[in-house]
Amino acid sequence: MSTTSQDSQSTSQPANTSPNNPSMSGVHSGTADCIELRRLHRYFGKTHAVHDISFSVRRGHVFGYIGPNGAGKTTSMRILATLDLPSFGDAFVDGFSVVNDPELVRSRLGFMPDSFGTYRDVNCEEYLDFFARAYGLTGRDRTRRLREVLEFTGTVGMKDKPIRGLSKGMKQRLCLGRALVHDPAVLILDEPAAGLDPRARIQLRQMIRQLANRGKTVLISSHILTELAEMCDSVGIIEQGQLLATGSVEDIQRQRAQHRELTLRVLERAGEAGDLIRKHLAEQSSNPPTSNSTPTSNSNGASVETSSANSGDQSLPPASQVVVDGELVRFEFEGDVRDQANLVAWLIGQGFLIAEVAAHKKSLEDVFLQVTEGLVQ
Ligand SMILES: Nc1ncnc2c1ncn2[C@@H]1O[C@H](COP(=O)(O)OP(=O)(O)OP(=O)(O)O)[C@@H](O)[C@H]1O
Repeated sequence: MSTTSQDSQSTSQPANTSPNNPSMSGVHSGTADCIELRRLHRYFGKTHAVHDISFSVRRGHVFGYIGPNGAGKTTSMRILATLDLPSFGDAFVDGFSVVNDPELVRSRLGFMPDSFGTYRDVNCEEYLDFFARAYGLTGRDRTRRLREVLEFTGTVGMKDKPIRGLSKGMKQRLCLGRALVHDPAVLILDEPAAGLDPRARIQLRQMIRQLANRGKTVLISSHILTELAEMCDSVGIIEQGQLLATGSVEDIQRQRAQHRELTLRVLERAGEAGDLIRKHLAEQSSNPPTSNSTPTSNSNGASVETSSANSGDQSLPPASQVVVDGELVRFEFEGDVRDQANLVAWLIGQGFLIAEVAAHKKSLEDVFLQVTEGLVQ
């Protein structure tokens, strides 16, 4: 059975027997973190597929693992699933080391690989039953568990169907069922939404959130970033084997974002506020602005004014493209959240009544594109 086999075929460096990582030194059952990667490395010849990756996932959280093709996601997930060994470092599932306690890890982990094995001549129930038996479920417990899994994954109606007759979406459901059959604490899902239609993707997302609400810890990779953003508590962005950023999307945004888009609602004299922002930042600039104030129209057809200004000033960040639209003053500037607060405080100090401040939130796609460079090894 694939979930319990060690794959040593491509281990080109000595596998880590982890003498410095005794099995019980990691996170433990009952503690907050349920998955931990600790300084994980994996070489394939000269390819450093996983390069010193460390992160942890709290119990009951969904962690999105994102990165371009060949970034090292599947490799690290396979190590967590005990299908491969790290060259150095260790990983822990529910407190147990993948290096020293693979059997205990397997009993606590369900893995959904990115491709489905070939089991053409068995039907869905037989398939699940096989894995339930392999995990040691017997008698009524096994029957009850099979029913629960078939119901949860919406596969009751296809339990007698041969696997060869299943559509892609049905196979994905069955594969999730297989990962769940022994009621593991941790789920590792490698691109589970690949090839699914929109309805099936929504259903899968709901199932994953339900599982997390029931206390399962989920590590999921996907290239569909909008979906990950909706279901994940935190994400890790990986490229060329290295973890470039980790945390909630907002955290990563906060750490990385230097380019901000702000909208202020100024109750009176919004035009003046816009002019002041523009002029002040232009005056402060060490590079004189091009002072090209140009009237344009916004998407509603309202008359707006835009101009560009750059600032080398340290106390206020450079702003560009100031747009005044009724009470709203919109502009972009380079700076962090503190710069944003300073700018607003300065305007209030100038006597403007600022009723609202809205900062445009970057999407996970924006963050991903900002953090990664599209490098492939
Ligand atoms: N068995 C192997 N033998 C040799 N190289 C491998 C092996 N498995 C993975 N690699 C290499 O390791 C690197 C990481 O691959 P991995 O499959 O982990 O990437 P990924 O992030 O899952 O990519 P994708 O999004 O395309 O699935 C790649 O350069 C890949 O070619």
